[in-house]
Amino acid sequence: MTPAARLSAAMQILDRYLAGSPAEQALTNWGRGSRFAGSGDRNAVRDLVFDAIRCRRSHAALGGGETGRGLILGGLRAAGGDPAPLFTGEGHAPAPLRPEDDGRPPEAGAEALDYPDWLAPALAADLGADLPAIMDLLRHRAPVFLRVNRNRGTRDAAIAALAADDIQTEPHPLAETALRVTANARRIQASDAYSSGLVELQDAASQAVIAALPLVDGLRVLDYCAGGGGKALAMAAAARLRLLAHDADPRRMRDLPERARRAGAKISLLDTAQLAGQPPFDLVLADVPCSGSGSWRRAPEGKWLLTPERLADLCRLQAQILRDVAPLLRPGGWLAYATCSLLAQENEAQIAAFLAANPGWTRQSERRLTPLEGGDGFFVAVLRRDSRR
Ligand SMILES: C[S@@+](CC[C@H](N)C(=O)[O-])C[C@H]1O[C@@H](n2cnc3c(N)ncnc32)[C@H](O)[C@@H]1O
Repeated sequence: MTPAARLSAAMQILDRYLAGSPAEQALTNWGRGSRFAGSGDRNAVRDLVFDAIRCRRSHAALGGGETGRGLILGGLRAAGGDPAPLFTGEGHAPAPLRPEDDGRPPEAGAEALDYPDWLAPALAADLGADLPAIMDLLRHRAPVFLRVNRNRGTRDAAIAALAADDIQTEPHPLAETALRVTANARRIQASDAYSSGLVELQDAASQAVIAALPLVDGLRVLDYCAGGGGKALAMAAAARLRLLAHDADPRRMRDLPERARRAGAKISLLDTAQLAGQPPFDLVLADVPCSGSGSWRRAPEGKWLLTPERLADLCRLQAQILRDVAPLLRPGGWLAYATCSLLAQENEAQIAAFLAANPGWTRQSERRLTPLEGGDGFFVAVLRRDSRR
């Protein structure tokens, strides 16, 4: 495909996305109907689509409207390029520029930095002077991070194994297990280091969350919101645990047995009925559903799907999960609460409310990570149940 034909394809996919289709589905449908597109074309079109969603407001302003065409035009203008030589209408190129394609500079603030107006007061209160820098990072592609699986080898061994497949990495200060990929990230899943379980894809801040937990050999641990199991696998590599995983939607854990096998980890899956008869746990991790505001650069559709009502529902669910999880711990046990949110109402405020309502608990640690530290935005609090209760 020519560069101009890739732009046309991205516009078509973005129009479907703007009409309500999830971006992945629109990309898949386009891919099925475009057998002529090679892997380079598919990757390039995908990047154009997700860059446009990350910068939806500012690119729409620069491109003359919130349409596939407007978003792509705005992206070209934001990068300092002249769209005219690509917009020729020849072959599969987009139609030539028209007066209505004229854009305007985005307004400073939420439009220029691509976040919803209704969230501006909360983000300003919670992020203070860091707000513009954090929002700007969230409108760019995320770095690729790997977690070294210490059950399979050392960090140096992982760096060398990846280099043998021409994948360049460097250690990252957020976690001792974290490697930032500096070249050839697209080769990871085909590499020996990945297929042998020596490395796993995981954000560096997500790894820092696990490093904040008091994990020692022998603990009986429950990952209560295990999902695909990213954090369960990281816990399994941090100490020799008796590790169980649960999710309200067990289908979310479908890949976990295979991922655990690759990693050399033993993780037992529990459905909600099985949870009821369990003896108390030493540690429970509740990596709760949240706004995802810390990982908008990885999952940018979430930025525009979030509404005040949805955020209020999430906060209610988070408080409910804290209430549900607390009785699962033994006296003296640890409850770890984590989100990938930057919003205090999902983080510090949830912990404060739980502690106010539950005098038998104390806060052992609390940490908020923002993209300024290199990884996604995350929050983790570790609470301890009074040993006499
Ligand atoms: C943030 S995701 C977990 C991500 C996962 N821990 C990881 O690191 O890959 C939150 C998960 O919580 C699950 N969930 C939602 N409501 C729940 C509930 N009431 N009890 C347990 N899990 C719940 C969702 O199905 C979802 O998989």
